[in-house]
Amino acid sequence: MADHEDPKTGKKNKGTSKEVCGYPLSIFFIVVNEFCERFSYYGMRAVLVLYFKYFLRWDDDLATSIYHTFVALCYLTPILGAIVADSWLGKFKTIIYLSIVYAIGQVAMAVSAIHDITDTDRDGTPNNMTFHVVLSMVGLFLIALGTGGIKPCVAAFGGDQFGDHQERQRRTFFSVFYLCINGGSLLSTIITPILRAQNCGIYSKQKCYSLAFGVPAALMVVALVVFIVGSGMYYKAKPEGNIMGDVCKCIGFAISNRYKHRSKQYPSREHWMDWAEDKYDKLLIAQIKMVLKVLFLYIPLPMFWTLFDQKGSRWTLQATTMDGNFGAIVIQPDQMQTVNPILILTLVPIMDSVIYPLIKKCGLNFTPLKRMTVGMFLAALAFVCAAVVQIEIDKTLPVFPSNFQSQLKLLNMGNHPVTAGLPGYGQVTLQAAQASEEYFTFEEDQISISVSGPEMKRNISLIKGQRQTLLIPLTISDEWQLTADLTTKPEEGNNAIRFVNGMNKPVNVSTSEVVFGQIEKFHYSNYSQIRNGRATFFLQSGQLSCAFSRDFGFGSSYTFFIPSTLSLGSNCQESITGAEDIKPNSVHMALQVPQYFFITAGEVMFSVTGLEFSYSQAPSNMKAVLQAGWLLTVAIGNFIVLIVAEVAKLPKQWTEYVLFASLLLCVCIIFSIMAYFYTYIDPTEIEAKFRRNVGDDDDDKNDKQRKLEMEMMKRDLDRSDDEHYKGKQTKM
Ligand SMILES: CC(C)C[C@H](N)C(=O)N1CCC[C@H]1C(=O)O
Repeated sequence: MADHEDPKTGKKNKGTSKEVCGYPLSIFFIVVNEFCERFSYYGMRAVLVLYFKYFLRWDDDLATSIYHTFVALCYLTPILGAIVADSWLGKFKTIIYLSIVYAIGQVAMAVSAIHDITDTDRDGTPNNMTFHVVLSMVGLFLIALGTGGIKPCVAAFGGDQFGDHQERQRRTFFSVFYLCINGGSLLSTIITPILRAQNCGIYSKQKCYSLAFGVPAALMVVALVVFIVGSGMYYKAKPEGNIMGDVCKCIGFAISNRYKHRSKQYPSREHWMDWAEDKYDKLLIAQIKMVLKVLFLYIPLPMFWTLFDQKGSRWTLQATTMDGNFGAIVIQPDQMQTVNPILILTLVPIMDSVIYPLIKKCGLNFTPLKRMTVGMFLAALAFVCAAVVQIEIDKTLPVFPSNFQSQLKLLNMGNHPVTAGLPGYGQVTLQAAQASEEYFTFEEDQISISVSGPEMKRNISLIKGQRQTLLIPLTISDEWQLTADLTTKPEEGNNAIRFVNGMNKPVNVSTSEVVFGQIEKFHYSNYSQIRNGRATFFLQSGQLSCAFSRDFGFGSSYTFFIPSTLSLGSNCQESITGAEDIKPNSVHMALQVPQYFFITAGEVMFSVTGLEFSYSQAPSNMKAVLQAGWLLTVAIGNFIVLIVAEVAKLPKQWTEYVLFASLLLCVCIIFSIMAYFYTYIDPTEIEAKFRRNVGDDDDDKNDKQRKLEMEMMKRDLDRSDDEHYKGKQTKM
């Protein structure tokens, strides 16, 4: 590609690369690069917590805090990348160098996950964990530096490829760019967990984390190679020296100069940055004003990401209390998150080709800031939907005892019916091997239970805030036992299962995945977690060996009772009864679709538009810096989730959703007011005017005329006017 020089600006012209359907060909390499890079990033992230937990053997707290620190770092490092790009290396070189750092980081992660490296005794577990921890931490640091560092540069570099006459194409580019982000992340979050589930190893076979990290590493190398292949076609804007250093010095000078001239005798200036005019170039001051105006507008934006980020946390937890059975397929709670990239892939084209043109046809000027405001509103609406779903879920949740109550269930281990007298509940009759359907609630510390058939009477000590099951024994001489039952729903939508052995001899119980172990006579096992679907239990006691199967939904708890009558040749399928201690989730996961729809529609309006807005409103020499500013709003949003959730601590989850929706609604109103006063600018036009003026200066232009023109340009930047958006200044 031959770069043409603009005679007025003295800058290389963009948009002169070979074109396909009006788009610069170079764009193809950039979007493929983004697709591969996002595959690499989100794929690695999908298995990271599991790697910490099961490979490095960290506890949940350490695993989640290191995970969140890593994610936060990934959205903080863009500042670094942007400064390097805009002030020193330029975007092209920054992307190349940081991609190399990134790929090295991914390779380090893949190598750190090869257990054979330090598995000297070949038992399948690493013997030098420090090696794996250090290597993976170095890897993660390099990845955070790489992914964060290149992110603002790639988006801005893509925008740079378009000429001023290609504004529509540039807007489409940012939509396609977003599609690539989500296409890459969708594919990788499906593929890498499958790779992780494989067994691999040289001496012993273990879960294949090295493959799950290795494929993202390979994709990052592909991203780098694709980007380099396109090298000859790119428009590469040259950095204009240490721009960030100049910006800081200029702002510092403006502040100190303003302070020095604070006395009333000095005439005030239109903008506080104008106090830098005594020393700094007017063009630089104008550019700083552009950046500050946009950054000021960004202040309320992190709130959007605060809500958005809860998809991965609160909403996934909500899904664990729902039923994921969709008939032909069963969706796991964490898989619901993939609805977001799937919806992005459908909504972005619909918005671009149907909704926005329709709005335009209706004569409405749906400017970027209006879109972003609507996007925020939709995200707030998504949280209202989440609150409604939560209220529905709460109705179906078991009523666990408060701190002043205790709950008791009865299980008749005998072969004959018994009638138990319970204070406040009268007589309760239980058939042989039957449990009471519900828990009985008491406020007393101790109750007296009388059982007839055989006659027995006992004082039972209850524990406040606890659920227990009383195992009514076969005979008077046998011990009465109280179990400790669950007082919360099982985690992650799993089912908590335990066994009570009513036989006079020990029994071993297991499934193909879970071992309940040996259960002594008249005793009970611990709870084990069983995933949804059909599970087959194998029972073995001396000569006796049998199996039975049950279907499980999500989030239930059962106590299976092995009756004393079970013997060689018994049919376990019929003989073993189960007491439903916690009902399976009954609110369907499909009810989460509206909230996912609204948050994703909001994201398309907010985030895709925000990306393009950050580019179009940035001065030419600070495009990457403003992209980094945009990404910083994502990072801050992440932190706010942690703070608000910690501080608010609301008793009911739905109230927390309503709180977040209300907060975003308030922020949305503030943003719309700020946006109303924002004046869209065309940085190229303003910069060209300033540059022209400098040229005119050289031609000894009339000083008065020059001053007048400068004043008009300054006013362009400082004032709001009513012109239409598109190249010219316009209000929200
Ligand atoms: C969380 C999804 C996989 C990706 C999301 N829809 C998205 O595109 N982004 C979330 C933060 C900004 C943006 C990204 O650049 O990844």
